[in-house]
Amino acid sequence: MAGTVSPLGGRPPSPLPTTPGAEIQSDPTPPVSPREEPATPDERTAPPPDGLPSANTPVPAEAAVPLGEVDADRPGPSPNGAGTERDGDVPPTDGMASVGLVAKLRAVLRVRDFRRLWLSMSLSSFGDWLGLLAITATATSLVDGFAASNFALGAVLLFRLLPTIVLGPLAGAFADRFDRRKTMVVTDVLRFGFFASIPLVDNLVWLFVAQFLIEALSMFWIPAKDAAVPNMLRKDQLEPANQLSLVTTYGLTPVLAAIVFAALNSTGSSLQKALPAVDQVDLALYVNALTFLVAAIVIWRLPSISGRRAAGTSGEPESFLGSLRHGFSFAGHTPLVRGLVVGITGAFMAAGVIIATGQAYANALGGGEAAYGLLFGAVFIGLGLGIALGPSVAHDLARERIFGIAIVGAGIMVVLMAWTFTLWVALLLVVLMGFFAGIAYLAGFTLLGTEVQDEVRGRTFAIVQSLVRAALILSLAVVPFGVGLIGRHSVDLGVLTVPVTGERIMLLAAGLLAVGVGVLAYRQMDDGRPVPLLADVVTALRRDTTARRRLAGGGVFIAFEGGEGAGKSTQVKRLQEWLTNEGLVARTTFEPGATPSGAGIRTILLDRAHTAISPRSEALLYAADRAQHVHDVLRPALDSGEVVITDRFVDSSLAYQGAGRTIPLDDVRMLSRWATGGLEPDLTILLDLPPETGLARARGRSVADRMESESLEFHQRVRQTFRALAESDPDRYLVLDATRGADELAAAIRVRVTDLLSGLPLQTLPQQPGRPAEPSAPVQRHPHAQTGATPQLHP
Ligand SMILES: Nc1ncnc2c1ncn2[C@@H]1O[C@H](COP(=O)(O)OP(=O)(O)O)[C@@H](O)[C@H]1O
Ligand SMILES: Cc1cn([C@H]2C[C@H](O)[C@@H](COP(=O)(O)OP(=O)(O)O)O2)c(=O)[nH]c1=O
Repeated sequence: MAGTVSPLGGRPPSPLPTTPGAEIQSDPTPPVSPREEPATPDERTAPPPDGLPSANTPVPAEAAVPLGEVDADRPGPSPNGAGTERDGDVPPTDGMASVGLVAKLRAVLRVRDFRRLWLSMSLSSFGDWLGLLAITATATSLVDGFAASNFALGAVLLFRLLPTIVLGPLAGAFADRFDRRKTMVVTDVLRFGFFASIPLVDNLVWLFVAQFLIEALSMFWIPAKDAAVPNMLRKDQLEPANQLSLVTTYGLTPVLAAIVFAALNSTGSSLQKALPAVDQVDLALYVNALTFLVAAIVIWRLPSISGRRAAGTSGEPESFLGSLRHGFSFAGHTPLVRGLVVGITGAFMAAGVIIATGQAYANALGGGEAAYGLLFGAVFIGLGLGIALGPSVAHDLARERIFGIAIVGAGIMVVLMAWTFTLWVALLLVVLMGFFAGIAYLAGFTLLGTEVQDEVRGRTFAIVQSLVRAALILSLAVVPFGVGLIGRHSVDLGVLTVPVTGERIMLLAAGLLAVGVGVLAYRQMDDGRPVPLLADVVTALRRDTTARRRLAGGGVFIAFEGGEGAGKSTQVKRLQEWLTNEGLVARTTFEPGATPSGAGIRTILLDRAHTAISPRSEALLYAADRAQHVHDVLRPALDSGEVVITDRFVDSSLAYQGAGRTIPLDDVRMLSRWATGGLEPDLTILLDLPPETGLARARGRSVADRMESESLEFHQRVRQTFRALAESDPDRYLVLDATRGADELAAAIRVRVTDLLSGLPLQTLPQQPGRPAEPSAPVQRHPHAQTGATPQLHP
């Protein structure tokens, strides 16, 4: 039962605000040691608006997830010892995508200050639930009769809710203005005092007054905490932190509190004998009081909560009223925040309707109290699943999108519920509703934490909390009247009679309301996203990050691979000429040596005088060349929507350094992934040829370089590895028998590339066929080019 009241009272959810796209985005800020001055959000790189990896801002190397926090490199399935990088295109955080929830939670808990805050929060949350159980018990025990005890219960809840509406915004301004740590400590100490006073005074009026004061104090504590947490963690850690805190507050501590309360009740009589003045309810209240005292002590010892204020950078010259006004105007004028506020408020209003109609609905399903209990449990199961699994299901879908979609999803479930007459179907729908609601809740608070700057975060959280409570009160107050007013009718449709009852109409209205606010929120928050919603959702669910980049207008990346003399250079050139003739901006490039510093590396690598290069050193040199290549050429060209064709890429390292030099393939893969930031080709064309033939061709071209001079066996291993790589991911490879004639090969390549490019938004040339792009020209948008749909290609 505790759960119902929690959003109304208890320790409010106050999930830790977090990150959109936590799995994929990495904040270039290294993990902040809480002992150091934490980075402020504005110092961090803002996540890309579409939630896709920020492609145009090359991610610095140090943005890589600290190794200790990631299961380093977990290679995908690799038949024949080979394998391909999945999830490519995901910058350094690529590793993150493969990190399980548990590992992420562990990493979050490794941040000392956050761990301490979380522990003290958990303790207070436990105490709060226990206190709530005790207070409702006290309130009902202090009056006689059924009606009076119901009234007392309602009054307790009302007293918990009311102050928050009024005080919320004030408290938010307070949290943004004053030292957050001191605010939290003072409010905790005061709450300790008030909770302890309830059993001491033992009077119903005082209980209400104390409740009011406690809740008012909580209103100051929560925004301070919510606003402080994002400063303690890296951006990408905020989502798991939020998951942890929500599950603790709504999953673990209420259950624990209920068990302890029940245990206290059952041992009550013996306790009464030992301490006649203290009954079990009193004891629960004392325990609760103590948790606040402990929390105060813990928080006092966490200077990082003060954040920048402690460093003396505070002191907004604004007046208190001015800052209050600023908070409202910020929430009202920032589309993202406006969308969040509308969505969260609407969703809670709908939640209020569901709470208010729950009992009647359960009765209508014919299950009575038991059905009510089941439905109630189903909500929590759904919420838990949504919060725990949501981020991994949604993957790199922008949290701005998920938020609106999930609210609409929850609304649809409620609409369906309204016209469900079977308990088990209703239960299923309720689980699904909870699931969507959990996802929306997590995404919403995540966005508030990451997208709202530190200066106004407290106020923003406070406004949301106030509106949530107002929405709940409103629907809790209005719905019972509505249900009564509509009453119970049934509509005769000839074949069947449909019961039209107050609670069903109200549920329908709540569902429609949720769908409406979901759409509204989506519209507000989804400003100018280039990828159509459906394609976005489908590619996110399929984990197709490469398709996602292409959909976002991120160019197309084609690599040619194969042994010496396979005909790569020949085909690269021909493909580019054809694409240019077809009106597309196509760029050719190569490895090693396509950048100025790469050219130096190439000389070292291929000069036969350098015979003493060790395999590892060789691998590092190729990786260094590649990193520069990605940074200077590939990324920028792809970002401007070009078709980029490279002569050799990562597979060459896997084949030559991995198989050829017998460096473990996983090591080479990890190194390459690090160097490329996860960029991988959309298509790799493998020109497969027996090494004897290729080497003979190459020798006809020029003198053998250092690699070409390797043994035949070496080149055979190279060939086998290329083929194994292609076999392990057939969709992304075109393997061609390179003994075929050049024209034949070019034709086959054109067919496949036509298929690859169809319908993509690429840079097109004005009517100027036959003008090849300079391969090593600095990447910039072609002066007359424009991005549009791919022209009709003629393979
Ligand atoms: N399909 C083909 N059949 C026969 N010879 C070819 C073919 N394609 C290219 N060549 C010749 O083989 C040599 C190596 O070709 P090149 O494109 O430079 O290969 P790579 O870049 O793979 O080393 C060149 O002399 C080229 O003219
Ligand atoms: C890109 C790359 C190339 N190489 C080797 C393959 C080639 O022998 C050489 C590149 O020389 P290059 O002359 O560009 O090769 P090709 O003529 O076959 O196109 O470097 C590696 O060993 N590892 C790598 O990662």
